[in-house]
Amino acid sequence: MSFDHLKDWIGREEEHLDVATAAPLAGLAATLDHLDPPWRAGEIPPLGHWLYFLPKAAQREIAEDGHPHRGGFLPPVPLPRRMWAGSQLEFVAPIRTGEALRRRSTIGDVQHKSGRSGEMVFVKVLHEVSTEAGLAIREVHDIVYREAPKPGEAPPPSEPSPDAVWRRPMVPDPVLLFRYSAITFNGHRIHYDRKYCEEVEGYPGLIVHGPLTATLLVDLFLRENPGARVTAYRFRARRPLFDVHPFTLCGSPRVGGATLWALDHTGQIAMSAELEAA
Ligand SMILES: CC(C)(COP(=O)(O)OP(=O)(O)OC[C@H]1O[C@@H](n2cnc3c(N)ncnc32)[C@H](O)[C@@H]1OP(=O)(O)O)[C@@H](O)C(=O)NCCC(=O)NCCSC(=O)C[C@](C)(O)C(=O)O
Repeated sequence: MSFDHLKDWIGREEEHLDVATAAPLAGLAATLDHLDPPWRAGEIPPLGHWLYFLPKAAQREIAEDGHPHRGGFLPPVPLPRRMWAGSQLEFVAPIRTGEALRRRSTIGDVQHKSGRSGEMVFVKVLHEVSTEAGLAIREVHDIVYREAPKPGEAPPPSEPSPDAVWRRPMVPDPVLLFRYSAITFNGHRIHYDRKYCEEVEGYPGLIVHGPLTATLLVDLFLRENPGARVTAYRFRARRPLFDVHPFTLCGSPRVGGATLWALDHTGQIAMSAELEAA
């Protein structure tokens, strides 16, 4: 299978406007189990910008996986299973609640790779979120498309995990996953349609959203450091987490920030992250 034509999408751009309203933040605080979230007053918390610029595709434009059909802004990758592979973010300036927002997105790269788990295509999307005062967030989002499942497929093992100073057990029940899908208006069926997950994508349960795990890891840091200003964050999703098992959020402080990771129920690293704070 050739993927060369997908390179034509590199450089494609789109722009969206929104307003950093307070209502979705109340939903995020509730989903993260906070009565009084440890965020800086009057500002969007780190990763809170994912609650804005929600996908607007009409129902008729939705594909089998619950995302819009590919071939518009995102390239028409002919591999069926889409996942959030990771992101690298710089929080350049705060966004205050109520501010007008603009997001310019560009396809930065499209790469075919053969990994331990089979054929994959990585699409790199660069986002720049600005307020009237200028650039607020620079983000690189890595999307991975995987081939169809093979019988007996299992994720490759991770490297050993370090000792954690902070630990928080999580039960990723379907209500948590539903509430995060709802506040991010994410129609991806892998997060709520168990039959689709098992029978079409070959996974053993509903998949925990990569952005939810990334947000829970930042939340672990903020619970320990209320009001801290996060200046940069990068994470990599290494193994999927499923709703059929608990997982553990872990972290250790270091000079200038923290190292954070999520362990699945077998003790393997499912997500690893580095956070910088001022
Ligand atoms: C990503 C998978 C398939 C790689 O699978 P693998 O382990 O087989 O890969 P590998 O053999 O370790 O590496 C192969 C190549 O890929 C690269 N690579 C490897 N991993 C990454 C990464 N994360 N980010 C960027 N690059 C990566 C790696 O560097 C290497 O490149 P090289 O050949 O040039 O050396 C595997 O690690 C995996 O399954 N991770 C878990 C993904 C996951 O659970 N995501 C969250 C849930 S999906 C989601 O939230 C969806 C949402 C919100 O609805 C939505 O659609 O946006």
